[in-house]
Amino acid sequence: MTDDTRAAAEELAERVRDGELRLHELEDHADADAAAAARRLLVEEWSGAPLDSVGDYGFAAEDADANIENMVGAVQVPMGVAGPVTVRGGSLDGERYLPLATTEGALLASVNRGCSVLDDAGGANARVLKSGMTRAPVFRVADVIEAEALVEWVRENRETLREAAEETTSHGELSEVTPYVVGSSVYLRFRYDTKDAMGMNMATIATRAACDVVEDETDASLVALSGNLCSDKKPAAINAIEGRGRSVTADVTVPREVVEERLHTTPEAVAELNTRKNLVGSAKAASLGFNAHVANVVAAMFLATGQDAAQVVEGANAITTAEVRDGGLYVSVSLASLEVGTVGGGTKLPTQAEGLDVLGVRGGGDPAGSNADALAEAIAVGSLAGELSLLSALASRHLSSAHAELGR
Ligand SMILES: CC(C)(COP(=O)([O-])OP(=O)([O-])OC[C@H]1O[C@@H](n2cnc3c(N)ncnc32)[C@H](O)[C@@H]1OP(=O)([O-])[O-])[C@@H](O)C(=O)NCCC(=O)NCCSC(=O)C[C@@](C)(O)CC(=O)[O-]
Ligand SMILES: NC(=O)C1=CN([C@@H]2O[C@H](COP(=O)(O)OP(=O)(O)OC[C@H]3O[C@@H](n4cnc5c(N)ncnc54)[C@H](OP(=O)(O)O)[C@@H]3O)[C@@H](O)[C@H]2O)C=CC1
Repeated sequence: MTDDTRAAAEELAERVRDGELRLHELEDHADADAAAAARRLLVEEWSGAPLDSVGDYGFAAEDADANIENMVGAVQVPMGVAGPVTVRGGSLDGERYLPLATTEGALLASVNRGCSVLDDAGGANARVLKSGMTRAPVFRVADVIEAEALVEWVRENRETLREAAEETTSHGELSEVTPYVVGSSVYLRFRYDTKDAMGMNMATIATRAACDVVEDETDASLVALSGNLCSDKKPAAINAIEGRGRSVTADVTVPREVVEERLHTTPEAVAELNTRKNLVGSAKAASLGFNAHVANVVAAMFLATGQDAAQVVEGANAITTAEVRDGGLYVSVSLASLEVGTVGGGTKLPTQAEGLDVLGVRGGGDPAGSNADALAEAIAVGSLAGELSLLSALASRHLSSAHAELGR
């Protein structure tokens, strides 16, 4: 921190102590780094907690202007790489290192082992099979007669809704509007092709414009722009069934000798374990995640590439299958609702942008949407590697010893 920044921070802090400024107004009176430093001084006074590490961040605070309010600094999460791994995707083709940020020891080692096994098997396939970001406003109607009228109006006026929504964006395209009725509440689930953006801001802004038309043209009243049938940042079966963001699958067939030599187990043992754990165990638990630890890879790659961390909730909505095939081990992972972008949100922050660069997917793709598809395929392959390695560690009874050795 320069002397000028320190002096500006001390002056700002004094003005907050005097009640002249509120904590969130400091950027109006100084640059963003001085504002963050002033907040650290005040929080240190109030809490007694030193914030030297939090204040030691490696980017200009103003770069995070659109990402955070009341900034005091940055939390740093260690980042590593797994790979290289050969991805044979629809949009990502070739060898890549996968960037992962985590605090869980043994995770990188595990994904790294999985990647080397995928490569020994000739690489992993990956495809995005469905794509679309949803926003579902809830409207109030008088009764079921009005509900039916609204549903009918929506069916007959899709083009009007599309025009209104798409006026707000040069990239987004409205692909469908699905009505759901519950008594006097009507939910319209708008789905957009958001190209390389994760698209939650884009879809929200576009849906607001469409809702104005609905209110102008029908008797329905908008209660909330998000009616939870979207469904964002909550565990929800609708995302597992209908998809949200990217629905992406990765798979591989690993030869028997590779399973035995590299994973210390057999295809039969992994297939049985997958059925009893990921399928039957998850069913008994009424889990939405029929997998071992897809959340680990989704969270670590989300942090490394600037995705919205709260969307790990639906990103981990995945089913892992395993079967013995021609003596080898076929394994697949299908992530139903992986919400990712390579533009917007946290993707432009310097460290996260470098994470995207490691994969070669930063910014807008050509054609638009192909970079976000490629990122989804990379995360699916990382998840496949993680599943292969952890299932094998469980089958060979190495889970606790691995974590005792690497994770404490
Ligand atoms: C730890 C291993 C990989 C050892 O596995 P191993 O086969 O004994 O290790 P190895 O020393 O023979 O090395 C094999 C390969 O692993 C990788 N590897 C090995 N060590 C490292 C390292 N230090 N750094 C980077 N990569 C490493 C590396 O690719 C190496 O190949 P090489 O490059 O040497 O030819 C294995 O036991 C394992 O994968 N265990 C599983 C750990 C795991 O997946 N943890 C995930 C978190 S568990 C959790 O959070 C969720 C849970 C469990 O609660 C969910 C549930 O309910 O199921
Ligand atoms: N508003 C909400 O309810 C919620 C917001 N969020 C937050 O939303 C943010 C993500 O929203 P998102 O809409 O993705 O990002 P941004 O709001 O950052 O918008 C991204 C914009 O980038 C432009 N763009 C440029 N090139 C491309 C391209 N190749 N493909 C697509 N768009 C391109 C588009 O502009 P144009 O539209 O003009 O074409 C697009 O709207 C995150 O910060 C997340 O945390 C998360 C959950 C809910």
